[in-house]
Amino acid sequence: MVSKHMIRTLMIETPTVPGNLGKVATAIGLVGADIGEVETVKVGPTYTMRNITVQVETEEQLNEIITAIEGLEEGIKLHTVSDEVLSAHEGGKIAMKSKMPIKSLAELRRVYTPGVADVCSLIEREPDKAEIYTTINNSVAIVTDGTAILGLGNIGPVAGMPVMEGKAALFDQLAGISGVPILLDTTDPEEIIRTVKNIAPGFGGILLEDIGSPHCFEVEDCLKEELNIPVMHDDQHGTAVVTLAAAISACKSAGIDLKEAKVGQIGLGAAGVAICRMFMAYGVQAVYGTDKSEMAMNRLKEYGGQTSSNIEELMETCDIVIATTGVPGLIKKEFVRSGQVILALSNPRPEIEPEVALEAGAAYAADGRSVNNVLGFPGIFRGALNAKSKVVNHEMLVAAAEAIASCTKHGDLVPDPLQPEVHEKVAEEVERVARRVYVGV
Ligand SMILES: NC(=O)c1ccc[n+]([C@@H]2O[C@H](COP(=O)([O-])OP(=O)(O)OC[C@H]3O[C@@H](n4cnc5c(N)ncnc54)[C@H](O)[C@@H]3O)[C@@H](O)[C@H]2O)c1
Ligand SMILES: O=C(O)C[C@H](O)C(=O)O
Ligand SMILES: [Mg+2]
Repeated sequence: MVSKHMIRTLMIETPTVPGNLGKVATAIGLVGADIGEVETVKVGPTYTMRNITVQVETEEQLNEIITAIEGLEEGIKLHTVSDEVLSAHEGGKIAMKSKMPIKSLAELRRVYTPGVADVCSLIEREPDKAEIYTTINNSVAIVTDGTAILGLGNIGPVAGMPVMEGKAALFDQLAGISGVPILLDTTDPEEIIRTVKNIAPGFGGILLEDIGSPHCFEVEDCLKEELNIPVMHDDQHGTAVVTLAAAISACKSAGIDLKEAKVGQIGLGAAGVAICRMFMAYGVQAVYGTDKSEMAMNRLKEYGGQTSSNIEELMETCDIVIATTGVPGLIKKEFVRSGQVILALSNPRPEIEPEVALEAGAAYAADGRSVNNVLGFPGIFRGALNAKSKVVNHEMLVAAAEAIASCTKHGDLVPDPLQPEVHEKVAEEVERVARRVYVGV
């Protein structure tokens, strides 16, 4: 089975005769598509109108469904086919809103000029007061140069904006943080660093997102060094946190010691190198990486990692295999060994579908939709901001991974990302560790 990432909604009328909905469902199923939600829109005297959401792999498969439904006689009619994903993006997904009503001149003078001048002067005299009287401390810049948008590659920052808006929406809903997308019209590391440093006064933290390797390493290292607010490249450390959490949970369910397991990483870009570093620092003895780029392999060696010469060798020898190459279908079914844990994390399509890996004998398998850094970044920043931490460090990341694992049900690899308690737990643990290390509480 392959992942079906095209989602369309079909409005279908069926005469109110038992079995008609079943005929529609069978027609969709026979084409190999999945049915999502079924919503009854209208019940007429002799007919029912429903919106049926289908998940398909290609345009051709969608056309096959349309032909199959149009071929059903007995008064079954397909009225419209709509793209709800596209509709959900109309006008964008986020907005900057005022928290204050400004309905009278008195309110205007309080919120804006002349009243605001006193607040400005206060902050000028006592800069720490900005924490109380501005939104700076609860705002995080989501910065991209568009060079590694999901697994779509270097498609530019504007094409990457829907991802950045998505991250901002998640920051708001899962952690109460104002995420502000910042699109950079440069891919030059020095210019990125300079620009981020220049905008940093307006933010309590910086989330670097979908900045490609190798320049992402230099950009992050330098910003961490030079800024005194938390900086984290999500594709590196957010991903490493969630991957470690999934591995902890898989090993717990399988009754094996993660530190004794052999871990293999395919793809040593931003995500892959950070995952290797995280597992090594966590105490896993045998971490192997492979990449088609010699430079990427050398980078892992510089960090103290070991390399495998190719994917086949790595699959042959490792108990836990993680892939972040951006290449769908890269892991062949025949490479999978019985009892392996396979985390094929590339979005929007994985290196191997979890169902295929499980059929081939894997004990646990997941893709990048479930093992996703959405489980990490909101709570990590909430915790760091609450603790007034100046950094996001390894101890805080491990605390986040362990928090996610502690919220995972036995037999699952990760929890439901929409469960508020998961993000609360991550934030709590990150804050606790940040305070212990930096504030001495
Ligand atoms: N699930 C998640 O939360 C999550 C988070 C971050 C990234 N990702 C996914 O991981 C993928 C990579 O992201 P990234 O930011 O690390 O990108 P990147 O460009 O920094 O790294 C990709 C690496 O894969 C290597 N590679 C490509 N094809 C290969 C092949 N055939 N064999 C071996 N190596 C190969 C490249 O040389 C490169 O080093 C993307 O698809 C992204 O969606 C998922
Ligand atoms: O945004 C995601 O879905 C995860 C991740 O940041 C990615 O780049 O794939
Ligand atoms: Mg990303």
